[in-house]
Amino acid sequence: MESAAIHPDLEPIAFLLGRWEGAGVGGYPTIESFRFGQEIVFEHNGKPFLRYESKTWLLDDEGNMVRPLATESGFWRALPERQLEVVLSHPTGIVEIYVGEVVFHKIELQTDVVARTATAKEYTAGQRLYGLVNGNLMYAYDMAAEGQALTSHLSAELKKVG
Ligand code: HEM
Repeated sequence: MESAAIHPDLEPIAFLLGRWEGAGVGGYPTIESFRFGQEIVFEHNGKPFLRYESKTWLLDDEGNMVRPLATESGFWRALPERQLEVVLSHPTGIVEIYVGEVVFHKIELQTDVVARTATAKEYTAGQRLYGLVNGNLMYAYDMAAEGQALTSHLSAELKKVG
């Protein structure tokens, strides 16, 4: 459905459209740090939202894929005036709603609501900063979880591959 015309409200985040691949580093005060690979796909069908899916995998020191890590999917809803609402679901029993805005090629999101199942880890808030830098998609993700205040969990850089 990529052939549909882009909804005008989507224009500020149209640069996200397509397939991105890259790598990043992760960590948290409560866990060992790690390197990961990632693939992100953003699609649209003419309506004012992007369909979003991310897959990640653990990388060893040589850059080989070891095993799958986190995956997440959802919708990036574009509103007038460059405002965004993002709904994401995680197989770890967490769903989150972000609100934020686009400033040129920079997107800032923070959680408005988080809900989790009885067995999910204690996660209470997230903050994401995405930016287009030299044609690459870079982001940083901070979270509040397991008794920690908002602290860095991930950062990555992805190249457009489709
Ligand atoms: C690129 C995406 C991500 C990757 C590669 C990733 C990777 C990891 C890894 C390897 C761990 C440590 C082992 C484990 O508990 O499985 C971890 C822990 C954790 N992650 Fe992530 N993660 C990602 C995204 C997220 C997101 C979006 C959330 C929240 C919605 C999240 C919340 C957590 C929590 C709560 C822990 C547990 C920390 C602890 O046990 O003290 N992660 N993550």
